[in-house]
Amino acid sequence: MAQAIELQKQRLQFEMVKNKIEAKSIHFSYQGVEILKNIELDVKEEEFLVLMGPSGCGKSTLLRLIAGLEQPQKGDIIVNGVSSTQKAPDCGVVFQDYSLFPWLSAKENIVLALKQKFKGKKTKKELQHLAGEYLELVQLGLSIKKYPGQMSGGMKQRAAIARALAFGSDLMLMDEPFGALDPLTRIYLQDLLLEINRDQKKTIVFVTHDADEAIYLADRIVMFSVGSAGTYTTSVDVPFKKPRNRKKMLASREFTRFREHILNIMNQGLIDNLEEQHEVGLDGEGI
Ligand SMILES: Nc1ncnc2c1ncn2[C@@H]1O[C@H](COP(=O)(O)OP(=O)(O)OP(=O)(O)O)[C@@H](O)[C@H]1O
Repeated sequence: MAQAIELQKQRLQFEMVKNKIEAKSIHFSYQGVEILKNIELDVKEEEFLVLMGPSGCGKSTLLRLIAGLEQPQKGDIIVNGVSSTQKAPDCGVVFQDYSLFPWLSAKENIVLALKQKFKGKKTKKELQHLAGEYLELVQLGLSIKKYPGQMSGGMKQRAAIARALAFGSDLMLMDEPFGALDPLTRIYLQDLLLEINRDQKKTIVFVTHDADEAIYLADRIVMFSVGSAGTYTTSVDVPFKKPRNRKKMLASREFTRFREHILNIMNQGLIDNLEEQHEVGLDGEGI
């Protein structure tokens, strides 16, 4: 009961907070192929929002639209009160392709982000020192001189995370950032990200296929499903108070039940989609 009241309080606090992102009636197609249809999404300031859904349903596309890297054909995306069609928002991004500059070492990649952030206010030596600290934070302190071509997928991913953190924006967009990591590094970085979300008050939009990861990190999970009328979303608040104790949470019956609930929503989306495809197939074959 006390836990439920506490959660309700947390949710009410969130509802009073301003929206950091407002995606309104978003339609987006690649070369005439519709990817997102009439998507609505609000993200509160300081919220940790996780996006889940089947491969190809448009999660990365939505992140690219929020980052201002693509423009919706219809609708608008407002970040910090400004339309992303007018100005690309200030945000740190970690995409699946690592997005590091291959001709710069790990350290030089981070220094570049720091230069953008401090705009001449720090000396070269200070920037290099700070870059080293960010790389240590993601456990790359021994690889600062390596070029992306000399790093493993997991190392590149960590360098990309360090760069996004160094950039210093209060909004982070992260597309499966921990997918290529070994389990221990993944756990370490999940906890680091939660700490950053809490202490530095960053808003985080994070894509993952891993339900345990989603539940451990998120304040709210938005699931994408693909139906005949286009992509639709289901939003679910995560009913575990933060800070969370990983071990206790994973071992609890409430966690198992909630995980099932999330997977049921995802599976229902897939089943509906398959049934619709089947009906279309039957009609087409004239049976
Ligand atoms: N540059 C592009 N040109 C044409 N089609 C694209 C392009 N990028 C993505 N797509 C298509 O858009 C759809 C959505 O892709 P997107 O990467 O957003 O999906 P996703 O949900 O992030 O998938 P995953 O979970 O596999 O990363 C897919 O059908 C993909 O093939």
